[in-house]
Amino acid sequence: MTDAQQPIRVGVLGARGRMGLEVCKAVDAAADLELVAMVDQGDRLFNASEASAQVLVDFTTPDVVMDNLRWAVDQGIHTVVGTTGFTEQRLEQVRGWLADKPGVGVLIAPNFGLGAVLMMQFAARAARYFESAEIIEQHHPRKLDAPSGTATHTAKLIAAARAEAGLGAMPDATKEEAPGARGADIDGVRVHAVRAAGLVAHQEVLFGTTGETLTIRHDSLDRASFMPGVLLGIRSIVSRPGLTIGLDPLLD
Ligand SMILES: NC(=O)C1=CN([C@@H]2O[C@H](COP(=O)(O)OP(=O)(O)OC[C@H]3O[C@@H](n4cnc5c(N)ncnc54)[C@H](OP(=O)(O)O)[C@@H]3O)[C@@H](O)[C@H]2O)C=CC1
Ligand SMILES: O=C(O)C1=N[C@H](C(=O)O)C[C@H](O)C1
Repeated sequence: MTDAQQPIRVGVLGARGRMGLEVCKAVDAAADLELVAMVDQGDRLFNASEASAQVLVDFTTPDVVMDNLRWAVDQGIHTVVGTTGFTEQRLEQVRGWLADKPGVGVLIAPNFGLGAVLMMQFAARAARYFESAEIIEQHHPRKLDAPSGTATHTAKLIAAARAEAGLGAMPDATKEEAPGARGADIDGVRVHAVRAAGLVAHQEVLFGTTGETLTIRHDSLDRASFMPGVLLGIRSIVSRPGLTIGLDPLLD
């Protein structure tokens, strides 16, 4: 524990949501963490500072996350963010806020599942060896955004690896007969979003070259899969000022 064996005081934003509920349970069950604030739509953010939270965990929506984050940085509260919607422009804005608050840490991770982090690393490693790469993400139908943050991040990793290897555009002679048939184009990588009851969070990255394909697949079958990563983020961010993107730098 930090601070001479005092538990880290944690507030959860989006506390009544699917992820927020799971995070509250996980924080409550951890001996070195104390759940001091649960904030959801309509509650006052101010409650979190009254409860003197040291770390806020945000699983809300892309529409509100920037306001929450701005407020937390201004208050000097470290933040672990799982909410999606982080464009390069948004990340740049967060870096700007943090420049004025040198002691404050923010972790923004597109996916807290350890298997998903590895899936993205493996995809980035494979990308240079294959002519073609496409991403198929599959989620529960109550998900608000598409493509998923994980798929967007994976596409950007693949695009960067391809560019570094000097690969050009992927072979594709297809003319779309219906809009969207070939998925979204994220930095030249096609991303297909499936929404179906019964799913939680799944992704396949399909690579192809002469006479062979490689499929890398990850499945989150339960939201408990994200909790080891979230707890690692909370414990790490108190001594990690500045902006950290993804769990990768926290894993040995
Ligand atoms: N990084 C990762 O590993 C993961 C990321 N996610 C992402 O996390 C986000 C949340 O997902 P999920 O839990 O499924 O979504 P939910 O819709 O179940 O939860 C979001 C919660 O935030 C609440 N909320 C809305 N506005 C505010 C606000 N201003 N302050 C506080 N709470 C607010 C919502 O209330 P109301 O319903 O009343 O609007 C809702 O209870 C999404 O962006 C999702 O993609 C999800 C899983 C893993
Ligand atoms: O909304 C979800 O459920 C998830 N969102 C994140 C994303 O958009 O990548 C992470 C995971 O896929 C679950």
